[in-house]
Amino acid sequence: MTPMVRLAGVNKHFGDLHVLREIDLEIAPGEVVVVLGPSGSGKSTLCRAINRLEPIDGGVVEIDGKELPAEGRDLAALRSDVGMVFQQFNLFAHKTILENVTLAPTKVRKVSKGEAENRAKTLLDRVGIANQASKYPAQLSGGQQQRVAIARALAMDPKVMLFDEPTSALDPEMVGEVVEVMSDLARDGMTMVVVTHEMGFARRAAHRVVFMADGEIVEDSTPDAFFARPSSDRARDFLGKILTH
Ligand SMILES: Nc1ncnc2c1ncn2[C@@H]1O[C@H](COP(=O)(O)OP(=O)(O)OP(=O)(O)O)[C@@H](O)[C@H]1O
Repeated sequence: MTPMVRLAGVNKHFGDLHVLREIDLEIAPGEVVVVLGPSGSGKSTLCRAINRLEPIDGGVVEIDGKELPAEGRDLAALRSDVGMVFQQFNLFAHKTILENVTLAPTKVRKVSKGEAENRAKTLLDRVGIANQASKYPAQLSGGQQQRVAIARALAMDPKVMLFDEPTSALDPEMVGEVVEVMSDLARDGMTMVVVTHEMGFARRAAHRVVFMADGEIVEDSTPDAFFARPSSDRARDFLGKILTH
């Protein structure tokens, strides 16, 4: 089967810092991969390398069997197969929730306004905020805004969704509602790469845990195996710190 995501020999430096070291990673369609690792280990950079938001120094990135070029029109087209949700929601402040979700499909995909609105309403319903469609981002809670950000990414009908610490900027009581939307997506068969500190999500929703340290994938296993028997000292240290935190 063609992997939905394939990274082969991916390297990235920031100056002298070798942030991604010969990363090889294949993710099957429908697989949910949680990326864990200490601060600075390269998790965000890995995520951003997958849609080439971060230029890489060498290696190959393929989405559904197609190589993402470094730049150009093909990159824009292929990148829209990859939805991304960040720690900060970055919604357009002066546009309504509905407009936030319809903007990219109408501008980039040239979908008609009516069709984009119908789809946006379905997506807003799916993330539980259909009744907020005419409001502006500032009128919503952080958790609601993050759910809009997820709906906005889904509006482009991506093949893969990347989540980079999507709950880190939220008040604790809002984390659950965002995790629930992500868990629903996982159950629906979306291919997902998720950088998160939510160990509950990792245990319940992930098919795989990838543990990074110093720009390398040190462990790649099931959540059960990883949490019960991490095989490296670095993973044991990491788990010791976060689980006693
Ligand atoms: N634009 C940049 N310029 C220079 N160095 C950078 C840049 N972005 C990241 N780095 C460095 O690269 C390393 C990896 O960063 P990255 O954000 O990928 O790690 P991370 O595992 O996601 O960390 P965290 O858990 O703290 O978010 C860090 O040492 C970071 O300081």
